[in-house]
Amino acid sequence: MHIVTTIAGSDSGGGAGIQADLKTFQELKVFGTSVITALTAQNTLGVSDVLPIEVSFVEKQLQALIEDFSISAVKTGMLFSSEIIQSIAQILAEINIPLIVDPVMIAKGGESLLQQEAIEALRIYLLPLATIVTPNIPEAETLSGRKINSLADIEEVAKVLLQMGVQCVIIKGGHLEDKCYATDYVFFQDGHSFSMKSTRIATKNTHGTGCTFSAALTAFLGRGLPIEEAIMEAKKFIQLAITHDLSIGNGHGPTNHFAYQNFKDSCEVIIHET
Ligand SMILES: Nc1ncnc2c1ncn2[C@@H]1O[C@H](COP(=O)(O)OP(=O)(O)OP(=O)(O)O)[C@@H](O)[C@H]1O
Ligand SMILES: Cc1ncc(COP(=O)(O)O)c(N)n1
Repeated sequence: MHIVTTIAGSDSGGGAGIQADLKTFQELKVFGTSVITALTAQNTLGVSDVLPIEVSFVEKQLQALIEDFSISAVKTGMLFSSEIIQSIAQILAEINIPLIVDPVMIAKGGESLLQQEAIEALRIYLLPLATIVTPNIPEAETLSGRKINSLADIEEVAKVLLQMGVQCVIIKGGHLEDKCYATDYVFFQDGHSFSMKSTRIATKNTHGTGCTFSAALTAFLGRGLPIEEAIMEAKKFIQLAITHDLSIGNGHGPTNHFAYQNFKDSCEVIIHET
C-alpha cells in the first residue's frame, strides 16, 4: 500500500482542501494521511472564516507521520502563513520524497487563503524543494512577478519558476479565456515541455479543481508512475471529475471524485510536444 500525505487546509464544504485530497487519494487506491494547516468555515457560496492552526501543532502532525510511515509522495495546498511554510519546508528538506506544491492563494469566491507576506516564503523556502509546482494563471503571475497575456508569457513565467529550483512547472489554464479547451502547460528543467488540452466544460461547479488535480498527481507519483504519465493521468482525473459534476450546494459546487473510476476509458486529452 502506497502512503501519501497532504499538507493543506480543511474545507468544511468537502469540495476542496484536505477533503478533496483524501477523497482523491481513496479513489486512486493510495492510503491518504493529512497535516491540517487551517480550518475554514466554507461552503459552495464562499469562505466565511479561517482559523489557522498553531505552527508547533502543524509541525507535530507532520513529525508524527514521518516517524511512523514510509511516505511515497507529499502535496501542499493552503499553507496560510510564512511561519507554517518555513516550518514545514525545514522538515521536508530533511526527507527525500517527491513534493507537489499547489500554491493556493485565493478561494474561488475571492477570500484570501495565504497571507500576502507568505508569497515570498513560498518562493524562498518551498519552491526549491518542489518536484512539481502547479500554479493557476493568477498564482503563476504572482509567484513570478510577471503578467500572462500570451503563450510566450507562459513560457517566460515557467522559466522564472524553474530558476527558483522547481523540477517541473505545470501552469494550469482553467482561468484562460479559451471557450473550447482547458489547456495546461508543462515545463521541465531539461527544456522539455508539452501542453495538455481537454474540452472545456461549461459549468460553475469547479470548486476544488486545483486541489483535486494536484492530489491526483500526488497519488499517481506516489504509486510510482513516471512523472509525465502521472501528469497526464491526473489531467484525465480532473477532466472526468468536472465533466460528471454533482449538483451539490447553491454556489460553485464540487467536482465528482467518483468519476475517474467509472469513466476512465472515455476521456480524451490531447498532448502537444512543444
Ligand atoms: N471548465 C473546465 N473544463 C475543463 N477543465 C477545466 C475547467 N476549469 C479548470 N479545468 C482544469 O482543472 C484543472 C485546475 O485548473 P484551474 O486553473 O481551475 O486551477 P485552480 O484555479 O487552482 O483551481 P481551484 O482554485 O478551483 O482549486 C486544470 O487541469 C484545468 O485545465
Ligand atoms: C481549504 C481550501 N483549500 C483550497 C481552496 C481552493 O479552492 P477553490 O479555488 O476552488 O476555492 C479552498 N477553497 N479551500
